[in-house]
Amino acid sequence: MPSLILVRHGQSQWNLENRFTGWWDVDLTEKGVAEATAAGELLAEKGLLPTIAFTSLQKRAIKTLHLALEACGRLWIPEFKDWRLNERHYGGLTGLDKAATAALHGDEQVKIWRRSFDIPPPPLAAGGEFDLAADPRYAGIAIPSTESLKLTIERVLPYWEATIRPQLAAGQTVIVAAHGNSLRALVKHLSNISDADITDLEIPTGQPIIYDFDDALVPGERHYLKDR
Ligand SMILES: O=C(O)[C@@H](CO)OP(=O)(O)O
Repeated sequence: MPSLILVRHGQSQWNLENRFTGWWDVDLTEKGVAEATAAGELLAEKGLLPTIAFTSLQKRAIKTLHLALEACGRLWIPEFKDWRLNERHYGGLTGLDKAATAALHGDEQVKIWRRSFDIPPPPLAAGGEFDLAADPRYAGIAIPSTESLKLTIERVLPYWEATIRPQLAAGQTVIVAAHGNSLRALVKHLSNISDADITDLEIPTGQPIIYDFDDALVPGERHYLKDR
């Protein structure tokens, strides 16, 4: 039975500082490193060893993947990086303090920006500190100026269908190391969660989520590996 392992990166520096992050390339904290290593140790303990890996172009996810794979003896497996697994782009909120933004605009507005299905945050102005236009990793990519979850789904799901799902069909044990909202996009699809209910779904850092697929490639219930 093919299995899919989803793991959100360990705690990042801006998770710790409570800042809107999105596509900004923030590193893991010490706690994040420990979470990523523990995720890999759990994979080893439960005997669920990935055979192929997918991650984003962002170091907090890439490092989480590598730390987890190292901890379960699987650093050698093939891995693929793609911007489509990046965090949702936080637009003009990138870099701002979440609590200060709530104090300025109100909790309700910030909740809409963070968790509404289809209302994107204000766009990032071109040419500012957080503009990634000159970043070579995004050469040739139409970098969004902001993304809602809906827009994030529109780039995650085609990648899932064309690139990740066929590996499960081929019987691989797939690990995807990604981000809170790119993983919410995948979980919404795989667990058939409505646009309204997805608002309440939070993905914890460094905690492997498992789907087992049947022969017709229908996913079973999602569960945390720690509970298995
Ligand atoms: O800042 C971000 O990019 C994300 C994930 O850390 O935050 P949020 O919980 O608001 O989606």
